Amino acid sequence: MIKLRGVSLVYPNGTRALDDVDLEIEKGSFVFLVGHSGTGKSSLLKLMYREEVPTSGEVVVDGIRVDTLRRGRVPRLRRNIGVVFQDFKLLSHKTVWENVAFALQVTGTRTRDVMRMVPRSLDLVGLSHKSRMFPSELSGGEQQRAAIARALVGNPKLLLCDEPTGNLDPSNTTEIMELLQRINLKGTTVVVATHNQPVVDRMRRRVVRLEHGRILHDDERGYYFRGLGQTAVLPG
Ligand SMILES: Nc1ncnc2c1ncn2[C@@H]1O[C@H](COP(=O)(O)OP(=O)(O)OP(=O)(O)O)[C@@H](O)[C@H]1O
Repeated sequence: MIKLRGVSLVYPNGTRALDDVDLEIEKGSFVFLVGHSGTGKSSLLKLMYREEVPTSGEVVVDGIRVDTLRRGRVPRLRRNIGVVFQDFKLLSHKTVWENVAFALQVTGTRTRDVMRMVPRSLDLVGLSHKSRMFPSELSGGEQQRAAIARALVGNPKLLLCDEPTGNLDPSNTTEIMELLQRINLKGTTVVVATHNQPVVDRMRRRVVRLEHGRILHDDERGYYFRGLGQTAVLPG
């Protein structure tokens, strides 16, 4: 699904965010990207949805060479990728329904299809009963569920989540992670950048740890800190 080969990213101010990264993510998998702040997790995700272009190396997503993709082709790439952020990024003047529908409308989806797809996505995240509300009328967990519904409404093959539980309390965090697991079980590839050690340790999925823009470890059923897993035995 995703293949990065020899990828480096140096920002215009000279910051080397990624340094010769090789990474493969299989279709249908669930992967955590972990590491200290500023270690390159968001930059890695941005390369996947072509928000940034690598300084060197190759980025392939679902068979598409993303690093050399012409600007005009980017919308087509993004149709296959849903992105979820820490701060939800919902439009405050639109209702939940309108926020989710908007993601389809900007890609020129026919109204008939919008009417069919939006309810299905809201149902998946359990938010059908709040579809007429505005973001300010929702809890943080509900806002993130609305953002996930928006990310998924076009049936993307890949869901990229950048610190999706960073603004949530522990119970909403658990709910959102369970939702991401369910989405993954339906076949969507899910990549989650996070600092949330308890979540990573509980879930025991693939863990890719970045440090100073390089991959330090990559474990199939990993812990946040390799070999420790001390929070796995804690309750909650
Ligand atoms: N647009 C930018 N211009 C210059 N430097 C940047 C830019 N975006 C990120 N950086 C730098 O690149 C490095 C990697 O940043 P990145 O946001 O990818 O890290 P991160 O691991 O996602 O951090 P966090 O966990 O705090 O979100 C950091 O040193 C950061 O300051």
